[in-house]
Amino acid sequence: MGRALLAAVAAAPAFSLVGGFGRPEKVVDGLIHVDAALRAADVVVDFTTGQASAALAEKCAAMGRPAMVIGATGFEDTHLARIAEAARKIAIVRSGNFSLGVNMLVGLVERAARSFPAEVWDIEVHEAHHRRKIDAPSGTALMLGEAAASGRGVPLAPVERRGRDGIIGERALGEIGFSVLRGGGIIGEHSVVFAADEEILTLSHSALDRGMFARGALTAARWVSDHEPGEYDMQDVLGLSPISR
Ligand SMILES: NC(=O)C1=CN([C@@H]2O[C@H](COP(=O)(O)OP(=O)(O)OC[C@H]3O[C@@H](n4cnc5c(N)ncnc54)[C@H](OP(=O)(O)O)[C@@H]3O)[C@@H](O)[C@H]2O)C=CC1
Ligand SMILES: O=C(O)C1=N[C@H](C(=O)O)C[C@H](O)C1
Repeated sequence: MGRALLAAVAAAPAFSLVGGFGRPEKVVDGLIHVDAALRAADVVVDFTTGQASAALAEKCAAMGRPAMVIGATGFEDTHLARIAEAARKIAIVRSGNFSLGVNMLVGLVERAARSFPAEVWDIEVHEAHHRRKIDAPSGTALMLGEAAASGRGVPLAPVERRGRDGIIGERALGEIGFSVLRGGGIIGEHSVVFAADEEILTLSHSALDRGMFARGALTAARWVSDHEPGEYDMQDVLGLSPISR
């Protein structure tokens, strides 16, 4: 994503790159120190890991700048709490997926889950990604699971089912299942399956180019640069209102 972002910034005259950085312990030609980059920037775009994003958000909050766009996935609850705290001081857009299509899909999934009774329709989320991805389920799959749970008017945690193996018994009524494939260079495939006894509805999205995520992150960067402190998502940036809101 770092390379995709560099290309997107180079192609967008409204932006100028003031610096890029990776791990502080790694010195690489062309990368500058994190503090210098943060002082010079209006917005920092972060595609690292949940742990690294939380630490960076705290650093920006302590400095009082810059605004943030967080695209990383694989968060623990403590990371999310630290980001929420940082968002009291700086504006942060965080999304597991910056594509327009996925953010549209979130609304469609919520709507279908709201309309289809849990007694009749089972919901399963499936995702497939490249072999280098380190977190599972993907941030997008979790967004879609949240949307399905929200449509059903329940929190996701008590109904989610992450993986199945062995003699596990019949499917529990109302559970939302997740399944994961890893292989090759798959950029990102997501499906939400609504399965009844007599019909199946599948809502799906395929990512064809990482540049699309980078351009979406720049849309978020422009939006967040003139917003008040707070935590926002791509639905806010795109003006898409999930039905439950
Ligand atoms: N929201 C969205 O639309 C999208 C989100 N993503 C998410 O973005 C993240 C990155 O994906 P991708 O670019 O494919 O992954 P990569 O592993 O290629 O890139 C992650 C980068 O973050 C660096 N990094 C890791 N830890 C730290 C740290 N503590 N401080 C500074 N830098 C650090 C890594 O450095 P090193 O190589 O030294 O480990 C690496 O350069 C993932 O969480 C992925 O799920 C990806 C695509 C779209
Ligand atoms: O790691 C990736 O590559 C991707 N990660 C994001 C996720 O976890 O949902 C978004 C996209 O699917 C690509």
